[in-house]
Amino acid sequence: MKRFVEPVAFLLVLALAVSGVLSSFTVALINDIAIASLVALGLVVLTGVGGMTSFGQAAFVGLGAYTTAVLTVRYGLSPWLALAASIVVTGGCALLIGAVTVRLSGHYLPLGTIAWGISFYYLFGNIEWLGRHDGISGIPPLTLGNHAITGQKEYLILTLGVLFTAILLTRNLLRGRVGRAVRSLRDGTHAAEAFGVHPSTVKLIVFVFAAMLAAIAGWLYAHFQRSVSPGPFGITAGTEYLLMAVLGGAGRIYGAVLGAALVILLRDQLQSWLPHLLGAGNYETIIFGAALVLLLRGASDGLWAKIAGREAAIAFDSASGVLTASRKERPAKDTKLLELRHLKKVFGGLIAVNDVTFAVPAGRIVGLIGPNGAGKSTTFNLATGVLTPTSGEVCFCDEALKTISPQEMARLGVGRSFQHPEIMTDMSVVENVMLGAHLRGHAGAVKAMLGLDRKEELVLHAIAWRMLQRTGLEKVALSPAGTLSLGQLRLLEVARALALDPLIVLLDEPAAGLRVCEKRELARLLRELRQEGVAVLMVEHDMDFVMSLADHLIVLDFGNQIAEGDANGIRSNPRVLDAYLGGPREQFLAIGKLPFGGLRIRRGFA
Ligand SMILES: Nc1ncnc2c1ncn2[C@@H]1O[C@H](COP(=O)(O)OP(=O)(O)OP(=O)(O)O)[C@@H](O)[C@H]1O
Repeated sequence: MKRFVEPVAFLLVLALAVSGVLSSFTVALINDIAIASLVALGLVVLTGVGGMTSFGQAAFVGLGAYTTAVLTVRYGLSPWLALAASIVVTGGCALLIGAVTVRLSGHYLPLGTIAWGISFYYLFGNIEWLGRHDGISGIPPLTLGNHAITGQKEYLILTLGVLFTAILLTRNLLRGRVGRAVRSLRDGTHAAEAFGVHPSTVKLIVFVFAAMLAAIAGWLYAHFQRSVSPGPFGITAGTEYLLMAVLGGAGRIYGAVLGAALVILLRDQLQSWLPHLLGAGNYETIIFGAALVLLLRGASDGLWAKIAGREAAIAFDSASGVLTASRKERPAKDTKLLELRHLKKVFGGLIAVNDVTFAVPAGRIVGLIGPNGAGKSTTFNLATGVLTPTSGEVCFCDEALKTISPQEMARLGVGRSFQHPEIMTDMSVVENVMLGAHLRGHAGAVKAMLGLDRKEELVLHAIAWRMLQRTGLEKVALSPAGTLSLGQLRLLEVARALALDPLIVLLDEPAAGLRVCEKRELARLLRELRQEGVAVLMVEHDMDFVMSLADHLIVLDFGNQIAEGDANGIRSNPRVLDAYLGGPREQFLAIGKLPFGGLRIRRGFA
């Protein structure tokens, strides 16, 4: 039923517009809104979803408009062929500009977009060939056969049709594999990278996508107005487009349409009233600028969230789909999977990890323990490619890795969890786990936009569902991940790591925050994984938990590997006792307070 709402709404607006009920002024206004909605839609994806604030989107509208103006006026090309050229030229420029821009972070990113927004404005205004500040006029109307689309109402059918199609494509893109990767970047890049996402690549994809939507808007604008000049493509227009996206609801598709409608209607009203109050001048620009700053500070969710509420979890046709995903071949038990050889990491003057050497074999659980600050997390980060070793090697299946990055480790089959859960709070629990299966899918942005990824998405969904069942989280599968307790978040991280189909999982304090029954379930799951041939490397501060599970323990202290062996050996190792307790074992035996009962710690367990 829900799927018919949009086409029906689209047809209603269309029928209303062409019926003669609306004045030609109103029809022209709706045309403007539809064209601006296209640009705002791109910004919804770029800014709202991808977290890249852009003030320069009007420049891409200009590129699209000028490309079609030059090709149709100067070279007599068909406007329809010029549409393809506008998209390609703008997309190409976006690719070049984006390659630099998307790597900027913090306030440098919006500053960068302002810089190229201004540059393009002056470029349009200074090139003789583009008509300088007078621009290009005499742009031909769009034609269908011999019929020229010159009527406002006819044009509206086209703009609404284009907008409707763009909405469908954008929705498809966002709900697919690439869209999920983009959405996952809102809460930081660590988790996404650990599951094979290349943040700058997916950011570049949405940057180019948003620019292409702007180019189509520019093309529609040029053939609607029949002339172009630099004015509508400057930084003022860029700020207005951004305001539309933020006001309507950055991140929400219909927020773009709502925002565009509100800003254009408001501008229309302000332009009629303000000159009476303040005299001639573009005072609405000041009001829009102030509104944008206030919105960015106080109500960045926008109005659509207030009207439509929280975004529903993406629904799938079946709760579990068909689990047909292929799995990696499991190496024989005790095959050395991950091996650290003489790893050293120096931070400034501090040696955080010094000559650490151990291996994690298939079908074994290895515990990495040590007091606070011993170097466990640093070792984890070295093993997963987050940090680069100062010296030493990380090997996988006996081969020293030349380049190690989180994405490469994920590709090899290393799944991980984080000491502080790195969860996408706005995404549903099941979508968080689907991110773990990112590398098990292949569909790119174009396939997703055209809806050709549904089969694959069902498989990824089925994988995620299975992992939620394994971790006992299927009841909260559709809840936003931000509503889970700490214990559930830890289990969610385990489920996400398993969705990768890992040969080895690295778990950083998986039992912290879990209740006794949850710990028991987790222990059962880890034993099951060991049985299946998966290797587990676990940092854990719950000594009972880790000692009861680990086949082998490595103990670090001040970055040095001070002991290794089985639980019994470690429990009675004097160097370990000394590291934890700061004194000879006998001293503590005498008062009955041994470290692994959880009492008296020198620097705390972790
Ligand atoms: N990025 C960094 N820059 C500088 N020093 C760091 C950095 N990361 C870790 N350290 C230092 O390296 C040492 C080892 O830290 P690490 O976090 O690896 O220990 P840990 O055993 O995981 O401790 P905890 O159990 O408290 O998490 C500490 O002294 C820490 O302050």
